[in-house]
Amino acid sequence: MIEVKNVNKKYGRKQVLKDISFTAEKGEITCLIGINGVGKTTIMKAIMALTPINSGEILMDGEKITKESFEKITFIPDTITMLPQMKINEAFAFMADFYKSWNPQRAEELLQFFKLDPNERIANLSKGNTAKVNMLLGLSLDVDYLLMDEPFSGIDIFSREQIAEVFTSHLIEERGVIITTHEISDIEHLIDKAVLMDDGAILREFSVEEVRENEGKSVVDVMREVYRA
Ligand SMILES: Nc1ncnc2c1ncn2[C@@H]1O[C@H](COP(=O)(O)OP(=O)(O)OP(=O)(O)O)[C@@H](O)[C@H]1O
Repeated sequence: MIEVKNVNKKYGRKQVLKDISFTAEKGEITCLIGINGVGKTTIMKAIMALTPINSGEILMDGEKITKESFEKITFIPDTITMLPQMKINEAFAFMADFYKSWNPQRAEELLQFFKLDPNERIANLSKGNTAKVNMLLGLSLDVDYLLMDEPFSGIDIFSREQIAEVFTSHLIEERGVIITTHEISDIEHLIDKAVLMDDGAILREFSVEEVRENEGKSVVDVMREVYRA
């Protein structure tokens, strides 16, 4: 489990995370939901120890996250980090060199699943295919926790559907996944837990299934209540 406990974060004088607490379980997809600028990416970076926090703590399986934890947790940002002139197979070789947890069979499987050409250069990929390669690189690491920033943002419906299929497949398996989105409708059916954010704070954290069963409400119903209150 990832535990984010009472985290506060300032950029200069601006408080961007305000006493943030939530948990993300292994084997579940947790979704941070909120409009642009509410602090979703900052939480991801804080979990990955890529940006310092001012107070609070973040634990993975009960332990503090350090640089050594990177073999157990990975962050897939919303832009690809590979050099544009690299071919997909060169990006694979780079990842294999860099990460002990790189799983070449899984990478091959995803390449076929997404119908991508390994000889294609990153620079020449469409936006949707760039998002797929980005996701493929993260999913091909054998890690327990995956953090994905806006995996569905700005890509066409067919690519979104293909990426959504990955979320329900064995490729996610027993991992803990945290994704961010400002557009819930496409992915509502995929997520286990929703964490609603506004202006650096968490307004509500809930199990999607529990709310559906006990209150007969969808994520969007709860969002209407919370954000219009
Ligand atoms: N490096 C930085 N320096 C100063 N302010 C920053 C920095 N990074 C983010 N911010 C500010 O922190 C706030 C939260 O940004 P963040 O990127 O976490 O939001 P977000 O919810 O992920 O939004 P988006 O969906 O647009 O990425 C914003 O007001 C942003 O302007």
